[in-house]
Amino acid sequence: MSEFDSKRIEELLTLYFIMGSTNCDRDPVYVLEQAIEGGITLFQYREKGRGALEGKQKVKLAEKLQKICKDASIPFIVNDDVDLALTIDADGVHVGQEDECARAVRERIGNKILGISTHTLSEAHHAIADGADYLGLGPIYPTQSKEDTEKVQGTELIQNFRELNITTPIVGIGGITSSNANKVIQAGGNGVSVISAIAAAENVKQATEQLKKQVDKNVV
Ligand SMILES: Nc1nc(C(F)(F)F)ncc1COP(=O)(O)OP(=O)(O)O
Ligand SMILES: [Mg+2]
Repeated sequence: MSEFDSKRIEELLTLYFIMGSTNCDRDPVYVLEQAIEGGITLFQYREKGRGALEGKQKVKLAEKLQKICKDASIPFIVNDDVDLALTIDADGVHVGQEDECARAVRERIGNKILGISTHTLSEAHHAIADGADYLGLGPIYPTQSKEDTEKVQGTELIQNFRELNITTPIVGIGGITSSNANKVIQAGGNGVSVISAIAAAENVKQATEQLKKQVDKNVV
């Protein structure tokens, strides 16, 4: 498990922003700064998809975004790329079912934060056994931000996990906006994770504030 206890992880998951250079048509540095001003609680650097940065450019942007997060005391999570996370001493990593085996990742990262995407109860049990600090459940709603998504699950998935006594911190992901975010919390999610609802917003800070209002209204 990570250096953070479950309560702290639940708080960090409240409004979890995920972004890479391919998610925004503006400078990612500006978008992240505005999102932090708007009240995000956790950030994941996810450099994927057509035109994604690689090599030195990817490391450079990661370090720039990591510094912005550090200055704002927002933990910086790296998606998929465990080597990058270790090279820049990120606060954690997020891996899915198709990525490096979670048990091996936990070995490699020590007490950094480990997030794992899960879509079924058995995946959740394995993830917990492998040392997950939180579970990413989704896609809750249809999403444009990820091509190879699993079937849309709806908030019932979160509800089922809670009814089956999965108490691990859970964040919902996939197509979440300020109009449906509260349903994710009401179903038992500790927070919501978004890409385009913030990264593609006309006014990033305002969009973030609206999302945060929806989630704070429900966080028990
Ligand atoms: N990146 C993610 N972050 C979350 C989080 F919990 F953080 F909200 N949940 C789910 C995913 C999806 O992870 P994965 O299935 O590996 O796909 P990709 O690597 O393309 O993102
Ligand atoms: Mg992945």
